[in-house]
Amino acid sequence: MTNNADGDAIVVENLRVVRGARTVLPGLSIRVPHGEVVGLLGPSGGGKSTLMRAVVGVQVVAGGRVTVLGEDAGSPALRHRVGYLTQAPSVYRDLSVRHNVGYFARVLGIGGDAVDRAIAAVDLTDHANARVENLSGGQEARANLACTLVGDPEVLVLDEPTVGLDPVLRRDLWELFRRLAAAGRTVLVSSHVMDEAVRCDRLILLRDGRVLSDSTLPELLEMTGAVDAEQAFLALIDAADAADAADAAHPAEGDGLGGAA
Ligand SMILES: Nc1ncnc2c1ncn2[C@@H]1O[C@H](COP(=O)(O)OP(=O)(O)OP(=O)(O)O)[C@@H](O)[C@H]1O
Repeated sequence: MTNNADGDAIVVENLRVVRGARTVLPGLSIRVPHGEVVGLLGPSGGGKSTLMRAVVGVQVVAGGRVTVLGEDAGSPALRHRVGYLTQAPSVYRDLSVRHNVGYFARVLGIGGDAVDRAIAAVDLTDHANARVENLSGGQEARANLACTLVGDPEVLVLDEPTVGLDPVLRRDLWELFRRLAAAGRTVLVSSHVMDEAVRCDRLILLRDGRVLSDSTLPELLEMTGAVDAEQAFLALIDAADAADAADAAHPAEGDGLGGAA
């Protein structure tokens, strides 16, 4: 079900975030359509995690506005409707997978077979009673994801959910994200792995806190003449570098890409 007039599940307008002495996001605007898998890609330090933190309402922001499902990010009304997977695992390693997922279910007031369904969704049923400390790294990552899924949130914000996973597990998780979107969930997912771009409905390429492009993969390839997402992204970075260099050489001639404080 669409929750705001234009069908965007997440709307970020002119978001400005300062962390320490650094302006991480100088004034970023994006929209994430309802029911799509949107990939957030870009080099390390570009601001992907910071943007995701703002979307789930745990980031102090210096300006702009972020709304999710028509509500201000982080508002209590969104608590059960937005799931957030952080990069660092947030499971208790001395508890079993089932106890961990059950704990999150209880916090959300969820009963029934939700715990078993979340564990099955990440293919950990055979390890449901194993303590997390006895799992492999990939299994631990999936246990963490099961905790995020257990409330069946309408919006999922997943910070590098496939990092460190083998190709088969990565494929399986992307199929899960696609199924979630097909069921009307919205998935904002970050990745360093450019070949995962083909799995996304839209791609947002972020670098130095700025959106280099926001398009479908076919649009991106057509725009850049590249054969794949990685080549396209590198072409966009080169173009942005050239624009920055031109701005620096001629500071009085317009603000180009370099105008943010
Ligand atoms: N706690 C913090 N205090 C100050 N600066 C921070 C903090 N966390 C991150 N930053 C800075 O914010 C910028 C963006 O970091 P962020 O983690 O959002 O990038 P990212 O694109 O998610 O990177 P990665 O792909 O490596 O996770 C970086 O320059 C980083 O140094």
